Amino acid sequence: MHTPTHSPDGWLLEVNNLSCGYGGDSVVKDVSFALSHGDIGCLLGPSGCGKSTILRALAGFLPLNGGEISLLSQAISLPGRTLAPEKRRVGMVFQDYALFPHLTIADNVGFGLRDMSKAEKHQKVAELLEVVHLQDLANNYPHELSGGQQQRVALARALAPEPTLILLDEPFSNLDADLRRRLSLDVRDILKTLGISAILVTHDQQEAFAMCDQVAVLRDGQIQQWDVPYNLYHEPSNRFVAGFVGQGGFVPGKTLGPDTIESELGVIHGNRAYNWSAGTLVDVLIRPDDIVYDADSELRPKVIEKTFAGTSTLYRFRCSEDTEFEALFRSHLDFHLGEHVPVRVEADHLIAFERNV
Ligand SMILES: Nc1ncnc2c1ncn2[C@@H]1O[C@H](COP(=O)(O)OP(=O)(O)OP(=O)(O)O)[C@@H](O)[C@H]1O
Repeated sequence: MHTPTHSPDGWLLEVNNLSCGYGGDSVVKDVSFALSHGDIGCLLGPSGCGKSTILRALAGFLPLNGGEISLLSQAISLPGRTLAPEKRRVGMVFQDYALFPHLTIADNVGFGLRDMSKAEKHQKVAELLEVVHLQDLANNYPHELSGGQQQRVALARALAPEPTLILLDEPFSNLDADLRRRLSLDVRDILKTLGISAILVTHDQQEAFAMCDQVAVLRDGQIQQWDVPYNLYHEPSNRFVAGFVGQGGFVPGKTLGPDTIESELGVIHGNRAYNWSAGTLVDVLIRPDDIVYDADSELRPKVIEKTFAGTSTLYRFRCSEDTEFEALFRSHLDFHLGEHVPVRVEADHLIAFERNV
């Protein structure tokens, strides 16, 4: 499952049929994915799905029960053989920054630099502090920095030994939403500028989408889909991915033809053909951006919830007990609870799953 196709330059990281866990049990089962040089990958999924466990196996902290991890075509983990963490050229950035409180920022960044003259080390640290925009704080101590600044120090420290791969374990989760968004873009820029590949662990889908080239959606220790963010959103491979990624929900429908579904929202035409016979009962994925306001529409569902969010408002509409859906409108379209609003479906990407399957 998810066996990667081969990259022309060879993969930077290959994970094949990885199984690992604790006390002999595998909480991660048969996981396969591959990352190209310079790409940022993400492990995304709900709490307890095994994201950190995979990261620990990549770092060399956890032996494998099955499968193989290769970095630059060299096997670094196999059952019974785990290359030590310090020998695999993999850097880590943790959620809690893990900086040394008694060392200056410059000394924190230079901590892992061995076999270098004092002058070389000074030069390397200065370069890295510039990359993370902290050159003016070289002589400060961690407690004098904000959370976002501390996390950039942690990144510079992980980058210092020039690792092949950086592992980022929920690196922004201690920061407020705005800083999180800015820092995730900053970190992406830094990694892209340096051409360093990374794997990010997060349960925040927006962060995954903003920062990563490829994303694995995990559930119960298994990859549900490994894909680019656009496809995860518009072409989810199963009901779990469809529900986990992005907003929206399902409305019941019945197929009229391969690309046409009838529902209480009317007849929906899509851009893809399913090979179900006419009359198959399905659930259709409706995203808030699939619904548009149309004064001429005969479909007039009732507003049952309204969440104002500044430039836009998220409405929850009800046609019947079985058919509820959400719509995102620019906030100048202002409707009140209980109002019947004319809308229609405008979904380019028709995603449906057979009912009870
Ligand atoms: N040291 C451990 N010993 C035994 N079981 C563990 C250990 N660490 C994690 N687990 C179990 O392994 C499963 C996967 O945990 P993991 O930490 O990988 O999940 P996660 O997706 O990173 O979750 P979160 O987002 O909450 O950090 C969970 O059921 C967890 O209870």
